[in-house]
Amino acid sequence: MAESTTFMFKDEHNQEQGIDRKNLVAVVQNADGATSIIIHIEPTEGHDAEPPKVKIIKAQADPAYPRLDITSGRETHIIVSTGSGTGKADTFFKQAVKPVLENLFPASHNSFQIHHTTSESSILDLTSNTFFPKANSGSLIRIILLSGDGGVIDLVNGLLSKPASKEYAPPQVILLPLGTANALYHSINAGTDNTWGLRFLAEDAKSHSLPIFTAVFSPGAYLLVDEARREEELPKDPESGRKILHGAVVGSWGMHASLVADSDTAEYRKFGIERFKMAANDALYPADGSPPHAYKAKVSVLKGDSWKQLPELEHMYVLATMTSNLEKLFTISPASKPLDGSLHLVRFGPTNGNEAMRLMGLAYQGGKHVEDPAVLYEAIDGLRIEFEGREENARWRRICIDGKIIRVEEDGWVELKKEPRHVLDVAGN
Ligand SMILES: Nc1ncnc2c1ncn2[C@@H]1O[C@H](COP(=O)(O)OP(=O)(O)OP(=O)(O)O)[C@@H](O)[C@H]1O
Repeated sequence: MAESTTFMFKDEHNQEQGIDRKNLVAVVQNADGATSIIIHIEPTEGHDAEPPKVKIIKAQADPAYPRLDITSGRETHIIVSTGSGTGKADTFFKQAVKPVLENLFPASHNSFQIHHTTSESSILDLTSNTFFPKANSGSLIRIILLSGDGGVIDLVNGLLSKPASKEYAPPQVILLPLGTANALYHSINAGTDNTWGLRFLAEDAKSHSLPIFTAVFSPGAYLLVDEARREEELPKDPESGRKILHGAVVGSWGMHASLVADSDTAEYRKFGIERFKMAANDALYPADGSPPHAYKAKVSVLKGDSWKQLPELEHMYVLATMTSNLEKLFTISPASKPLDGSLHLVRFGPTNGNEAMRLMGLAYQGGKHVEDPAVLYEAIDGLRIEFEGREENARWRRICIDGKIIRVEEDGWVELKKEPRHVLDVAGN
């Protein structure tokens, strides 16, 4: 029989009550054995993007739910990424995460270490100085991360910045989607979690290895930071010395990379998820009435051990992804299953603004763009883009790796491949 969608319980006045199961965070038996606590969320009606409120109700004990073990076996860290999304991580931490943790871990929550980000490099620094040494000596750690995809990527890159020992124990991450797009969270939980990840705070949440990829860049590639006002060195592979960046979501060039880059300003960020559509509009309908840019480079895909060059030398959209969704409702790769380790290519050629908008619109209809004859969609093992001097203007040589933007030189290149190493676990269904 299918499980009822309503969770029924008796409140402290012996009244029968019900809440929608999808809003249930946890049921915790109190130490007295006679009462329990029901934790659930109350979604903000009509405002999907607004973090929900948390409600905690006293109820009669339900023997079906054992008392949660009070102490966590893992050393717990909480990262509040204050600059993610529209800046709501700290409010969500205080109003939702803190009360949930106090109830789930009454004895040990005081020992959880809380870190608020203060700069773009906060998570990377924390990972290098604290998480990596612990994980590398085999300590079990749990990281509750209130951020978008950027926070995960900083963790992955920090953890891979030095060679690992045999004792290395992948930290477990609990992802609370406080960024703009939250591609990873929405792809892992595609429609199955309504609690903004809060239900995974309970100790018995399952965890899974996070599939990742590695992008290697030509020597003249630099990371653009501070709204592209500054260039920064890319991390280097500790063994080969080559410039690299690891990702878990997307590697792209062309329209996708341009609109992520152009919309990453304080001005655009205020608009939340709308910022991508606004930037797309600007890119697809240039103010001087010209058609959108035709991006020029040699593109090759890896299948098994062999690289194959695509016949076209002009493109509009070239993107490799490890996730099904780039936003909650933007299904870029409908064949990708949560954390399945697949990498898919989505590509289409130069076209006008309306046609590009039509194709992108299909992605918002459950990923129907992949059925369109204009779109090349296939499982791959790697992607290589070589400019060979075809693009004079640096603007068209911007690569996006999970939201970070890298600009390569005129004859530069990028090559990304699935990465076999297991560095991080993520909590999920
Ligand atoms: N206090 C801060 N000052 C400056 N930069 C910050 C601060 N806190 C976080 N950041 C930076 O802000 C960016 C936030 O990225 P993140 O991916 O978490 O959010 P997002 O871009 O809104 O979401 P998504 O990637 O899911 O669309 C990261 O580059 C992070 O390093």
